Amino acid sequence: MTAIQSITEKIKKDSKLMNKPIAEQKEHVYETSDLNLWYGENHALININLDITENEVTAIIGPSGCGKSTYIKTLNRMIELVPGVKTSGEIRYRGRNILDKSYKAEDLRTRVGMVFQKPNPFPKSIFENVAYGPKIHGIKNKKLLDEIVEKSLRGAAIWDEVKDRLNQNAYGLSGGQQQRLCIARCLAIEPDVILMDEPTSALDPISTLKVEELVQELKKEFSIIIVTHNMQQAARISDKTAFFLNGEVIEYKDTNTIFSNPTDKRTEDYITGRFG
Ligand SMILES: Nc1ncnc2c1ncn2[C@@H]1O[C@H](COP(=O)(O)OP(=O)(O)OP(=O)(O)O)[C@@H](O)[C@H]1O
Repeated sequence: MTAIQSITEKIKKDSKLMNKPIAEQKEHVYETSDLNLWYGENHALININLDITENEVTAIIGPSGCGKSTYIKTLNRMIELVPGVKTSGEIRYRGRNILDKSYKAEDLRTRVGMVFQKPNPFPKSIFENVAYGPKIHGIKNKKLLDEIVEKSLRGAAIWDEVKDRLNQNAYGLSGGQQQRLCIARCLAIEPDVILMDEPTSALDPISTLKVEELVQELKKEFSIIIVTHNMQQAARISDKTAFFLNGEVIEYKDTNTIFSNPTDKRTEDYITGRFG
């Protein structure tokens, strides 16, 4: 075996061990540089530097009030709906700084969907909930809308449960079903990124499991950023984990490493339940 062959074999072996194909060349979907955010005088995000890789699940963990929701709401600029918010630094989405005033928030929100803590379907039929986004984007053709609705509901693993009741009000669904419907609503606009802010905290364990399995499926096509208070959930479903504390990122690593071998004592204390 030549020297090159033996190096190649070693890389192959290592990458197998790490369960990552050699040819994997994933890009950063977001790059956050020196991001600071203030609510009035409250400095809520402090010098955040965080790159988010496409087709991965990135978990944001940390105690209450550490800035998790604030951070993901900057990623689709929902944060600017709060009066008195100021930011500095950059968040590049696919290479362009979304904090630049010339970047239209509407353009961003067609690429970045969001799922909230409490399922929030519209008081409309199941069909209309999913068709809403595509309709707003000008799709009127009934056959095409039918296709989008079916594909999105299948993508959110809820089609079989609702296919015979598409015209019934979404409020008649269980909480877990409503959350998967909200995920379907998100998929219908064919996003690039899905932001999830504690998407299972209002759900029972079985619905939680379904959403977690769904997240694993969805990352094949989308990049997912999930805020969670549930440490086991972060460990189960994410590829990378960022630990926030008092507005700062304390540690950001592969999930396996952060949970098995955290570098910072504060991370260790948090994940072992010593505070928070
Ligand atoms: N709309 C707002 N106006 C003023 N301050 C806010 C607002 N939203 C959040 N904050 C403050 O910003 C800080 C970060 O809050 P944020 O909601 O991002 O934390 P979090 O980590 O998501 O908390 P939790 O886990 O409790 O949801 C806190 O000090 C909070 O009080």
